[in-house]
Amino acid sequence: MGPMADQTPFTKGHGTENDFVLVPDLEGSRPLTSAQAARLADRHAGIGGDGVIRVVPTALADEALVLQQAGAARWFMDYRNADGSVAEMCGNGTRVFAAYLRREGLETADEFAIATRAGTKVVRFDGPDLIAVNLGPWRLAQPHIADAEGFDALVHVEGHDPLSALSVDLGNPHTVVALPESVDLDNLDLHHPPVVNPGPEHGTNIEFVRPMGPGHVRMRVRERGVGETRSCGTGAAAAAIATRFWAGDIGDSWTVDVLGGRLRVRMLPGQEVELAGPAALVADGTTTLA
Ligand SMILES: N[C@@H](CCC[C@H](N)C(=O)O)C(=O)O
Repeated sequence: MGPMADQTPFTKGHGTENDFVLVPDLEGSRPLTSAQAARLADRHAGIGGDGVIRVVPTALADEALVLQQAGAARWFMDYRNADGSVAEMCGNGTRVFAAYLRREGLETADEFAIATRAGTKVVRFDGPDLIAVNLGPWRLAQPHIADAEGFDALVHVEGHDPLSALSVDLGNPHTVVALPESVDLDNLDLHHPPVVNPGPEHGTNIEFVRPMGPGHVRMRVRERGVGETRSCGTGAAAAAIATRFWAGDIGDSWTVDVLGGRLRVRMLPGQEVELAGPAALVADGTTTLA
């Protein structure tokens, strides 16, 4: 690399330790390749993160479904997983993205909309580092094949009998496993990718959930395109939605404990769901994009 190599600014942030590299592209002129995103997210050769977020004006996005949102949301969260793959949505990402937009003065209100590949989401500042996002509508992904107990898939994790699960769509795909008492959540080995059957064509995020009491669950998550992460916002919402469904649609306020902290999930009218929790921006710098 020569001395004139282009320096790209970045910010590192996280929401309950789901961490992201944010890269501003305010002119919409520097789309990231998958390889560049993967390199930025690399914890050894790059900055390191579960995902990479390009900050781009919605009106300058090059995807039709995003451009349509330009009247409603000024900024587009262009999200990539750590392996460089494109994802439709990231719940913690929206909250960290909102913190970044406010810090940079790109948005100044306590409530504003952002564009994502899963539609426009409204974020709200409930405190300096407590940010809520309306994740919008959710749906059960394959209700036509759900059995009487509310399961529609089996998840195969090495060393365990097949685990019953429910598929939930939050704009991105989730498969929520109801962990039997006999399986210890903390000792579950998630190094190898579990096999989900039937699973969505383009993969899924898998949440392993242990109920802790009314409206309270603990979960671990293996994210599509990443591996195990310390939190997943859409995953926390999916975990609350599935657990509530299994309990007979009881309770609208949920606490979801993840390895990186605590998230709040609230069921909203119209089958929408809100996610809330802390978001932090922890470092700024420049890097080179090969
Ligand atoms: N961590 C995110 C989800 C990121 C995308 C996911 N890995 C996918 O591929 O769908 C969250 O907080 O929701």
